Amino acid sequence: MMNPDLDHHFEQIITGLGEDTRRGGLEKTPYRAARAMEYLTQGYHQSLDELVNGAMFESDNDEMVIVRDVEFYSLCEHHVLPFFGHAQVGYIPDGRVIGLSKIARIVDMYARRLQIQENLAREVAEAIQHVTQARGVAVQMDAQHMCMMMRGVSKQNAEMSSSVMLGTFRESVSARNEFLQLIRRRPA
Ligand SMILES: Nc1nc2c(ncn2[C@@H]2O[C@H](COP(=O)(O)OP(=O)(O)OP(=O)(O)O)[C@@H](O)[C@H]2O)c(=O)[nH]1
Ligand SMILES: [Zn+2]
Repeated sequence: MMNPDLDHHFEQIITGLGEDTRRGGLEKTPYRAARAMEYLTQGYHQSLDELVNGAMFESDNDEMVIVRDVEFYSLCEHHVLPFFGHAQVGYIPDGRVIGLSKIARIVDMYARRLQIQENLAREVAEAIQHVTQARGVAVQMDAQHMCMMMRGVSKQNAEMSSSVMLGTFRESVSARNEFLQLIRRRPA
């Protein structure tokens, strides 16, 4: 996964910004920055099958399962600046359930790419739908966008909310409301 070409590109970016990559503190920076960006975009090299690793379990439970407050860090595809926040994920199983940690891994896999929040939420929802064949999947994400905070309009407290409802959550108002109510309940 390590691409040494990236080091050279970062050297050019840093030089282009007016810095000197030969000075002490910056000597290893192109290398470090390249590895950091590779880490933050590792989702491009992951696959759903490998990640789920067969962790699907048969279950008669057809009640809503909710995983709350899965934190994520992503990069906006417009500015390559971070946006980060929390995902709330719910699904209604249909004969099988997915290993709990796999939901968080799926969130990470799509977050660690260049994204916009709406597409991130949709890709996570569709991936969970695909692997679980659930009756419905709901994903709600709240995030702060550095490109709005550190630059541009410079709004520090504007948080973006986006949600995607599939299957039962789309069709049934009561399922959707139950989800929205459950994700609002925060631990004391
Ligand atoms: N819908 C959506 N917009 C995003 C997301 N991340 C960044 N943006 C927005 O993408 C837009 C890009 O707008 P442009 O006008 O092309 O770029 P810009 O001149 O840098 O825009 P400003 O941020 O307004 O300075 C901005 O409004 C960003 O706030 C995201 O996840 N979802
Ligand atoms: Zn942006």
